[in-house]
Amino acid sequence: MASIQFPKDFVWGTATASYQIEGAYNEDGRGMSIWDTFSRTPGKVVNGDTGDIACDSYHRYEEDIALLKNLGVKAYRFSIAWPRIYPDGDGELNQKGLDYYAKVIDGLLAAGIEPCVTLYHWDLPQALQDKGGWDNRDTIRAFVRYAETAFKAFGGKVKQWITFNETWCVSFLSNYIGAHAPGNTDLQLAVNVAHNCMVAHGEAVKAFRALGISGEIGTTHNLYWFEPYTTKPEDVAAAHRNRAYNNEWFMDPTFKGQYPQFMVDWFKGKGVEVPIQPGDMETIAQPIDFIGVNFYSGGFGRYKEGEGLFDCEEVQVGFDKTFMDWNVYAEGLYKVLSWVHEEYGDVPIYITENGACYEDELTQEGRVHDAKRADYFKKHFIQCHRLIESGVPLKGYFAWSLLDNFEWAEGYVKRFGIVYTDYKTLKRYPKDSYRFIQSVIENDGFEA
Ligand SMILES: N#[N+]C[C@@H]1[C@@H](O)[C@H](O)[C@@H](O)[C@@H]2O[C@H]12
Repeated sequence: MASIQFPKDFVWGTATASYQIEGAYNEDGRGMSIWDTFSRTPGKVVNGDTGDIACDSYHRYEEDIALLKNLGVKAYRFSIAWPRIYPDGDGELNQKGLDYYAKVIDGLLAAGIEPCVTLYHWDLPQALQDKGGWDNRDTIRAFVRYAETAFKAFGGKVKQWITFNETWCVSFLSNYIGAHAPGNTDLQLAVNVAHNCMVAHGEAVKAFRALGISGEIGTTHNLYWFEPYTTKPEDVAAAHRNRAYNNEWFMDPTFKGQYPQFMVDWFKGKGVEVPIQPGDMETIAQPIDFIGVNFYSGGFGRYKEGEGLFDCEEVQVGFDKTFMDWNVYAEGLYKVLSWVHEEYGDVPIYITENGACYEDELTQEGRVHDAKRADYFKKHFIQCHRLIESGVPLKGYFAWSLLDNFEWAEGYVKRFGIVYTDYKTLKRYPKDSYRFIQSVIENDGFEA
């Protein structure tokens, strides 16, 4: 009996995303996305890498499904590329796009693996960006049309739907910080995008309900656990603003139908207002069946006037770091999901992403001894077990990622996979972390 024992019905999975693994960027009618444009823009992606080929999963999805089956997962989270379904984002349907995902879904089901589909994992059709992208409210209508097409095509086979992946990244990272596509640096624009994406989420949930599609629907937010370095009121307030930027700004509208007022006031002080239209907040707060949480890291901060967007500076307290220079703060997972449960009630939670980037080396024998990554997973699994034992409705965990893949602005330098991708040969090599997770799944736990 393992000392860390998970419920038999705990859903173990892994996660990927279309632009990061598929390649085949111009095959079978796929249209251009904002990431095709962004990755072709000099200086935006390390080494000028693009997702043109990536892991070539478009052609190798059967290999990937075999890896998933061998791993023993119950579910696989992947995203549908909107530009494969509607190459111009709206307009004419591309049947070959639907046909491809039908093959993936049928292959997963034949392997006894539940498909968990993310509708939007950042690859907005470029043609919609040319008309303002998520700053244009008509993109909401186009998204719902695309979502309805997916629901009708795969409803019944797909039992778990995620509307958006990490709306904070879609909005602030991509339109204020500017590190991701389309690379804008405008705070009002980012707030507009965040709001419109959440309205689009709510409208898609309404469409899902109206169609009477079986299964569950939710959304995924990337939550960050950031604590005050001291109990000084100014440090507590500064750390809370920095945490709420990722957390409450998205979770409060989703579950409470309102933005956190202290953050609305803070943004107002920066000359930024939320473009709420009548009915928007009710739409955003459509009841959902689960919340997906992507968790990677956390930290500590204190007040520093003029520092960043929230007068808050991070304090280094000695955490181990990953190759992304992110703190390894496994207890932050326990704290943030305990907060979700306390703040938003008994909504079922899935960790839809968790994982770590480390420098990996493929040996002559085709092995990757990624002990640090296996240890990262072990530390976070222990916190998952703590959460379940403490009554938090944690239902499943998806490791990021099945494969090393296109790591957005970091290109292919940064590896998060539990399977090593040789980008020259496109061969896949399960890492030691894959074998660790395989054992955890097989034994419903492990010796801590
Ligand atoms: N960076 N990083 C790794 C990982 C990224 O590859 C995913 O696409 C995102 O959902 C989320 O940011 C996390």
